[in-house]
Amino acid sequence: MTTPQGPRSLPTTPALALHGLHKQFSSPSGTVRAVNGIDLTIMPGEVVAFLGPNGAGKTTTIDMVLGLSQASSGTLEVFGHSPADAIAAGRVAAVMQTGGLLRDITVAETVELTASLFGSSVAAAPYLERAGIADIADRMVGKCSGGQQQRLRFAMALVSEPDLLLLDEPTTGMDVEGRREFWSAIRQDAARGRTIVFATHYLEEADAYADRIVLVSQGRIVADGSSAEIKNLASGRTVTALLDAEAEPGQVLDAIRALDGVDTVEERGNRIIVRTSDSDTVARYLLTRTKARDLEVTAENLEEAFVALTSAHPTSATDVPAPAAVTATEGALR
Ligand SMILES: Nc1ncnc2c1ncn2[C@@H]1O[C@H](COP(=O)(O)OP(=O)(O)OP(=O)(O)O)[C@@H](O)[C@H]1O
Repeated sequence: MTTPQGPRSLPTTPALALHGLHKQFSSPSGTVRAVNGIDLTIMPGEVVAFLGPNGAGKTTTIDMVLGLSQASSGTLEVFGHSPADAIAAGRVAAVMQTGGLLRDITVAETVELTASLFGSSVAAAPYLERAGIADIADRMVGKCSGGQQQRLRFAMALVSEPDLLLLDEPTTGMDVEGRREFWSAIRQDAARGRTIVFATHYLEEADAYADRIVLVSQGRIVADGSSAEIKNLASGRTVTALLDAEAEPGQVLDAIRALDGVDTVEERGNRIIVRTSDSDTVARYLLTRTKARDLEVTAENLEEAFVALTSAHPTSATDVPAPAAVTATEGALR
């Protein structure tokens, strides 16, 4: 495509580029490999969930992206710059789980104070509107619910109009309604093209709000793809169909077993149940080569995929059993 200014090109500098990233901690009981060789490229405009069990290395990775801690080895670039430079340029902001709020000022004053830290005086209203909390502008922060405080942190993060927004388990402790409202505000904002990376324990949040899920376990990436791809990776799909009563089930079953990607074939009366990594091929075979009917294809849910992929991973990422989680989120709010 060309414009009066010349050819328009898609952005080629990644929002985040992590190569061979490692982070080790010394603890009284030995070395903890919190991040153990992460390679990851996230392009501008992507909404990515960093999903993993406790101690997977999500917070440690986010802390390095925010320049709060240094990698033990490997490289990390944010829009082609060091984290410190990207943050100084106001291109990165974060919504963390805790910290960063003063209880005795109002919601609007909090946003105005944040703006003053950036050397500007802005009206709070547009940011409160975008975070969905314009109606509580005059409320004392200490009187706000946990969900409202998280949306306030989101409004504060918006003040620098960052190109990359990082959220570390932003909805921990919120009720279902609070989580829904929080994500609705984030999602609307993402539609403007902002890059969003969030860490979460909630599988349904990753499933519902991310375009891409990076599944981490033991400091490594164990899967990376869309929610549908992750589900398929872990367990494939199940194809079931009713065979024609006059068909020769033995022959059909043997032919299906020979198809690429088929794991198991079960027979229950006239119904066959095929577990496969390539459901298209099985479905095509059944519908074009047999008189099978009532065909259904189902994917495992993300929770099953999560358990399968994270428990299948070897435990060699740590030299010792991981100590209780230590996070560095306090005070990280910008
Ligand atoms: N400062 C530290 N000193 C020692 N070990 C640490 C430190 N920070 C993190 N760890 C360990 O590194 C591993 C990864 O922790 P991290 O907080 O990054 O995981 P996480 O995926 O964010 O987990 P959670 O979901 O529980 O917050 C854990 O075993 C944790 O105990």
